[in-house]
Amino acid sequence: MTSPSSSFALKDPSLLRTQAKIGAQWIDSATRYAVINPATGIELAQVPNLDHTATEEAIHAAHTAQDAWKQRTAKERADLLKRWFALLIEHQEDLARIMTLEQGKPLKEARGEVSYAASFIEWFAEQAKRVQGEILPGPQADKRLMVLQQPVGVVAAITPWNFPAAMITRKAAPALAAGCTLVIKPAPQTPLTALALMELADRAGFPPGVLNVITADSEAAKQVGATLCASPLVRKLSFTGSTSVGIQLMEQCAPTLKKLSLELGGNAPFIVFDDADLDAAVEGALIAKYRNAGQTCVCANRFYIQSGVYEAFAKKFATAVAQLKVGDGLDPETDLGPLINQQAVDKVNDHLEDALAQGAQIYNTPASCRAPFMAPVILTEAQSTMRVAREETFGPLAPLFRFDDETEVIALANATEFGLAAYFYARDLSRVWRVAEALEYGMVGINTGLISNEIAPFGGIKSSGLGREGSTHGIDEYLEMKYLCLSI
Ligand SMILES: NC(=O)C1=CN([C@@H]2O[C@H](COP(=O)(O)OP(=O)(O)OC[C@H]3O[C@@H](n4cnc5c(N)ncnc54)[C@H](OP(=O)(O)O)[C@@H]3O)[C@@H](O)[C@H]2O)C=CC1
Ligand SMILES: O=C(O)CCCC(=O)O
Repeated sequence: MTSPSSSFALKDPSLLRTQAKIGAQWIDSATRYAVINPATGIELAQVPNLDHTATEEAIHAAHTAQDAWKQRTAKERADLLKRWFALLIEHQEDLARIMTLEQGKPLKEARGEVSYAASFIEWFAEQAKRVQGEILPGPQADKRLMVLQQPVGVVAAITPWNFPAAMITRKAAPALAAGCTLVIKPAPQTPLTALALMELADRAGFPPGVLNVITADSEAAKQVGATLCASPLVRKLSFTGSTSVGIQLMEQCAPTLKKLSLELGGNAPFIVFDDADLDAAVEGALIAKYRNAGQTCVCANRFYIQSGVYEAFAKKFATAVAQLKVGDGLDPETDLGPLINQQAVDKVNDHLEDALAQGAQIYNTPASCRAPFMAPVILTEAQSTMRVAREETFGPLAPLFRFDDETEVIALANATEFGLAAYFYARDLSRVWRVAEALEYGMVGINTGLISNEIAPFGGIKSSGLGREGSTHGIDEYLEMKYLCLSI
């Protein structure tokens, strides 16, 4: 019989950790749950199914480690982050394989995610040394006013399955740089990437307790989340996931009044104006729609195409989409892996059926696929009453809405509770400025379908969340200001 690690075919099999991490210990539990490869339905490994007690232990480990960690100089913290960054890059291929096996995304995308994840570690290693206080002019001659920036304390990070590495490092790297310790709860579907990152953090030399990981299945995850939110020792929660769970966690954090970063759902419009470069728009649409098989909070959800180019865009888009290959992410030819599970497939199918019942038409010829694989479907004549217009589909369904003028499309694009990402293609410079300013979104891609990087502030407004990740602002989410008033 083959061992779990041999079926992963890793260059360094010791990256496959199947225990959780609390303090210095890799820990087990009496109950474990299975991690499943969504492409095959085959069990990959089992990890501990931890509960309230283990979560409390992890919080205590992080709390115990907090003081010594914040006393380290910024340079010492930065040096450890740089070592962690180098180890991610060194083990990029193995990390990508683990990710593809448990998450499903194509290996080429998984490699890209590892380098994206690593970029946050490198960026915040640099930013650690640039946290600065202030000296203010005093109101009286004998007063000296200063502002210190101090770490907020123990951080809880609850991360989703769609970016198993990058959503951890986008939270952990700024927290560590600021001098915070963490308890991380990865998504139940993708713990192995998280644990491999912890193995590399150990190798980098992070002290025990600075990074802790609690694994739990979907049932236990609620208890783990509730414990993290209720603990007075946890001073900050950073969550990426759906708006409904974000609201629930915010409510659970209210009694202990925690600092919050919430990166929640989106409903991104992708607008193509008559004056757009259509080939570029199609290229951008492929990236904005099909990254991670459409399972990204910044994925284009609604395509608004101006009447003059509607047919031409649909035709070019369908031609490009026909080239996309759906399959197992380990196959180098694959462009779209499976969706994460049957519920995800059901949600996309519900949106499709609702749209068809309301008059939309399937424009392309989707290949037939066995769930959880899904072929891309392009819909024409989509209408704003359809669920695809109002809800995040999170899958490879692309509804094309028709519009006539700029004012109309801005109103349509903004007619949502969400405000994460928006995209538009246009050439007229005045229009570019008008539309960019009018879109009620935290991020706007102009003549591009890819906006994510470590340098830019990632985050949304309205029901898409609170706070920003990455960029020079990302570290502020893990710092508290302390004002000092000195009388001399
Ligand atoms: N913004 C984003 O990046 C994401 C958005 N979504 C959106 O959410 C929809 C549903 O996907 P789903 O995976 O269910 O997303 P959820 O928001 O439900 O879950 C995100 C993560 O939070 C965990 N979680 C859920 N409830 C709690 C809780 N009470 N305490 C602690 N952790 C909790 C989940 O674990 P568990 O699986 O055990 O519930 C998962 O790991 C998608 O179709 C998409 O629209 C989903 C993922 C990421
Ligand atoms: O919330 C998500 O879907 C993950 C972030 C995607 C990105 O960073 O581009």
